[in-house]
Amino acid sequence: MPAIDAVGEFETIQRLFKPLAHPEWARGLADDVAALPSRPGYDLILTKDALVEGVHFLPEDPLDTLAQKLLRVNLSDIAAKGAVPFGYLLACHWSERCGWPEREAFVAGLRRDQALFDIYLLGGDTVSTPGPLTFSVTMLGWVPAGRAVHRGGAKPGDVVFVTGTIGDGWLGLQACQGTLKLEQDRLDYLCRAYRQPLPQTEFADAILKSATASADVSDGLMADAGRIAEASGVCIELDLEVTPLSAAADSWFAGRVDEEAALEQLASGGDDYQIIFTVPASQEEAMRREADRRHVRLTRVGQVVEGNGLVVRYRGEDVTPAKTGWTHD
Ligand SMILES: Nc1ncnc2c1ncn2[C@@H]1O[C@H](COP(=O)(O)OP(=O)(O)OP(=O)(O)O)[C@@H](O)[C@H]1O
Ligand SMILES: Cc1ncc(C[n+]2csc(CCOP(=O)(O)O)c2C)c(N)n1
Ligand SMILES: [Mg+2]
Ligand SMILES: [Mg+2]
Ligand SMILES: [Mg+2]
Repeated sequence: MPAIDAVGEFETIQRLFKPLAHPEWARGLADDVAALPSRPGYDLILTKDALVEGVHFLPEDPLDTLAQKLLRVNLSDIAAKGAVPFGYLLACHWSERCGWPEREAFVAGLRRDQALFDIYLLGGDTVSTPGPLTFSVTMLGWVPAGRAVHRGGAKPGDVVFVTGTIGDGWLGLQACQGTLKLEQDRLDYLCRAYRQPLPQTEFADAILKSATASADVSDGLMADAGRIAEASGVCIELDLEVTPLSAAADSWFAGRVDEEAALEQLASGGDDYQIIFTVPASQEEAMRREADRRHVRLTRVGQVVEGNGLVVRYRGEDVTPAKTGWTHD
């Protein structure tokens, strides 16, 4: 039996990860692969996102909420397709600072979100690195065959909706860094939004029912709207002044002199993990009722017209944002 604080690859897999594994498909995390039975009538949806220390999270971020964020950024992509998640593959690149307590904390976060979102660990990889702490997850989900909602289906005449609020993740990073001056409860809310964003998994069936195109908002509201426009071969007009803000974001916004610049920052900051989607105008009211029923905030942020790319407006005037979203250069 290895010492309780041994941090080798096999101790980590067998003692920490095995209790999280799917009872059949993960093969006890003791095989070369996982093996899933196919599900007749459904398509398998797969997505992968990584988190890198210093790029996606702060060195001082707790490991348990980091594990939750790792699952949630991937759950968000699955929800945006109208799919239901069931399991994931996990790669951990542990840096030198990650001993047994850090790994246990990470696993506690995974366990919490596995229960919350009804998903299982299917397999993965465990390595050490002299570089920054890095994780990646491949999330798997099911969607009725042929029904996944892609980025490319928006049509002129559709309306553009976004769930939840925009800008909390971007402000939350600053709140966690201690560079934002707001009341403490506002700072706490924003920091939580950055560390534990809540993906809209319970809205996936509404997306599946009525959306013509959909994507999650990870890079920025404007950038992700632009990707739907590009994939659909249409123009999306976004009205910046209706960007939905939380009470905390609103109190930050109230202190800004240049409102347009502030909205551009919120709508390009990213880390929102909301869903931006399009529906035919005839479905607008039905979609609002679906959202009300689920207690999901829904905001009409624009419309789809003939043309190409993104047009951003502020109080009816076209504007040219300095940037539309996050990019890895
Ligand atoms: N290294 C890669 N190899 C293969 N496909 C990739 C690679 N990187 C990205 N992709 C693919 O490119 C497409 C866009 O990826 P992107 O990461 O921008 O989407 P996203 O996950 O929705 O956004 P975000 O990363 O901001 O959350 C996806 O189909 C993704 O699978
Ligand atoms: C420390 C720190 N600095 C900056 C950011 C902002 N950020 C980084 S990547 C990204 C887009 C989504 O990632 P990806 O496109 O890789 O999926 C955003 C908004 C952060 N989260 N943490
Ligand atoms: Mg990605
Ligand atoms: Mg993503
Ligand atoms: Mg996405």
